[in-house]
Amino acid sequence: MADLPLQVRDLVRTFPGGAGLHGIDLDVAPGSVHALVGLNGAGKTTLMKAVLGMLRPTSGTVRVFGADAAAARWDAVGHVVAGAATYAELTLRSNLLAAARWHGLAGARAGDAVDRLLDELDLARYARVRTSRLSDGNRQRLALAGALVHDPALVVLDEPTNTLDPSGVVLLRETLLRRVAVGAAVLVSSHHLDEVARIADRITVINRGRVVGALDPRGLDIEREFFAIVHDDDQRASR
Ligand SMILES: Nc1ncnc2c1ncn2[C@@H]1O[C@H](COP(=O)(O)OP(=O)(O)OP(=O)(O)O)[C@@H](O)[C@H]1O
Repeated sequence: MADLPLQVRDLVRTFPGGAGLHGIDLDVAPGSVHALVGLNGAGKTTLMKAVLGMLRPTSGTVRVFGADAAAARWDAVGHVVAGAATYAELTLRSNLLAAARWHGLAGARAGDAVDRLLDELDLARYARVRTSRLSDGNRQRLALAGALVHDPALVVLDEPTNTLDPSGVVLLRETLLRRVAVGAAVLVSSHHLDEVARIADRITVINRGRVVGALDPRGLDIEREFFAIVHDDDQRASR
């Protein structure tokens, strides 16, 4: 059987004071969206950083296409976690070209990929604008474009819609679903349960650094279900 794009087993990462991750198991299959939801401080960003090799696990394993962080095919991964790495003085297009080259695209392939992403995320009109002058939402669109420009097989996005306007939310949804339809795997976190339910195949609830339940994306009242799961877990913890 082919290696999963992402497999996390018994992942522990503790911070002084006891916060962090306390034994997370998680899979992301090809051609699917796996969403993480949880309250502020639940551990979503920490999990994504550990998945991407930005944080060393205290124990447990992360496998990206079957390999650990040292050997993983990072050129097949695109991410926006903990802010975008952009050059403030470069234009939006130059930044996107830099992201394409950094991900291994060269020459005309890089230029074509950049133009496609400018179109997909409706950024062409800002292509010549210096990045320091972009609005927060357009800077986020640039970050997302940079994460997707090389058509990664695994996409990891931490709260990607936070600064997006409604049209950005729709464009991101469409571009992710197009990629998923041709086999990409997506791990995404969000506080917007309705939005998550529109794109996710699986929704995992994280609380206090643990997986505490799952939501059915087709469920009728996933908000109520979410709060019930979190409340039950908090009750258990306080006993
Ligand atoms: N470098 C650090 N040192 C100490 N504690 C940390 C550190 N990074 C995160 N934490 C703690 O780990 C817990 C999980 O934080 P994390 O940022 O992963 O949560 P989150 O689910 O992404 O929250 P949010 O929805 O607010 O973005 C929190 O209690 C946080 O304070």
